[in-house]
Amino acid sequence: MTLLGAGVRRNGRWLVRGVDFSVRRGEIVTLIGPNGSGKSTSAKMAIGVLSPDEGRVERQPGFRVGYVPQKLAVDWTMPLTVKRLMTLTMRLSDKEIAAVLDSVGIGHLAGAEVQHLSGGEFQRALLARAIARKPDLLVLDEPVQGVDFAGEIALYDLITSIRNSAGCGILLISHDLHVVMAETDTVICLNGHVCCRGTPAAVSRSPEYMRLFGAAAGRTLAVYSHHHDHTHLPDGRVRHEDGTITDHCHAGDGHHHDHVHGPEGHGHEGHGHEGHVHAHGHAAGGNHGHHHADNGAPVAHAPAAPVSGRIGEKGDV
Ligand SMILES: Nc1ncnc2c1ncn2[C@@H]1O[C@H](COP(=O)(O)OP(=O)(O)OP(=O)(O)O)[C@@H](O)[C@H]1O
Repeated sequence: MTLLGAGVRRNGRWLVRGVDFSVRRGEIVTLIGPNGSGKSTSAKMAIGVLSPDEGRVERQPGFRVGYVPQKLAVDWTMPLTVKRLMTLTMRLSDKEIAAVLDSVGIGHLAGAEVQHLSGGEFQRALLARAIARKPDLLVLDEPVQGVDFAGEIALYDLITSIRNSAGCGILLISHDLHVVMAETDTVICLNGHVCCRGTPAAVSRSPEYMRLFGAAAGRTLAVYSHHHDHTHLPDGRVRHEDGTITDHCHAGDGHHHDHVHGPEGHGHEGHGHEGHVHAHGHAAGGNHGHHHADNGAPVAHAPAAPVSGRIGEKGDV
């Protein structure tokens, strides 16, 4: 699955623009970015529920998607068992249901009512529903919501084992700007456009992190941090690191790693989190620079000028 310069426009405003990335078989890609930065919108283009208004999405014929949405439109006043949840939108035999629930560690909860599940059990039930479709691409919109820290680690472990056993591509949306799975191959930071991308930091090597959360957390989670040197205010103006506010980005913004490209510097209409930057490939590749995040992770920065080219390679799902 590959997004090429994909953008969605609503009510005269680009929600996201110039989004380029691909997810290959067995690859874990994590989208991060502030609220409203277009993570869900980009994921919806990837799975085909939203069509791009510009650019395109390429998928192989017969491509199947499993999707765990951020919110589920279910009437929670109605009693609903886990087993019934599994068959709301797909036909599965009892044996298939038992097998897929077992595979996510909740085989014993088939008869339980969904509204009584813990946060972690509920996420597992949703995961089971998504993987029952035998997807080529599994898209998980905030898989650890409502889950405590130990539960997060267990869920990330489960996601990794699904990737390893099913071999599907996995697109994760992390609404926590700073934490991504260590197994993530590529982190894509959105801010209305691709801000930057790269491998997650090796937090497992950070003694502070280990001390804080324990060695198990260090093996599973990584802090991917980078620094935005200016912020786009809701009224379209720009607040810089030194606290000054200007109508536009400074000339030269966008040529170092810790930066969010804005619309003003690139001649796009509108205000806020609009912008249009293409970035290609993994950390070290492509036409753009190769920098390091605060914690030493390689980060490829989106180039200031749009570049074109094909991302998709053999092995895409
Ligand atoms: N159908 C729509 N019509 C108009 N605006 C929309 C529509 N869907 C989303 N938006 C807007 O598009 C922007 C991006 O939304 P999106 O849900 O993709 O962000 P997100 O990065 O997933 O955010 P969050 O972390 O808050 O979930 C937001 O400003 C949102 O209000």
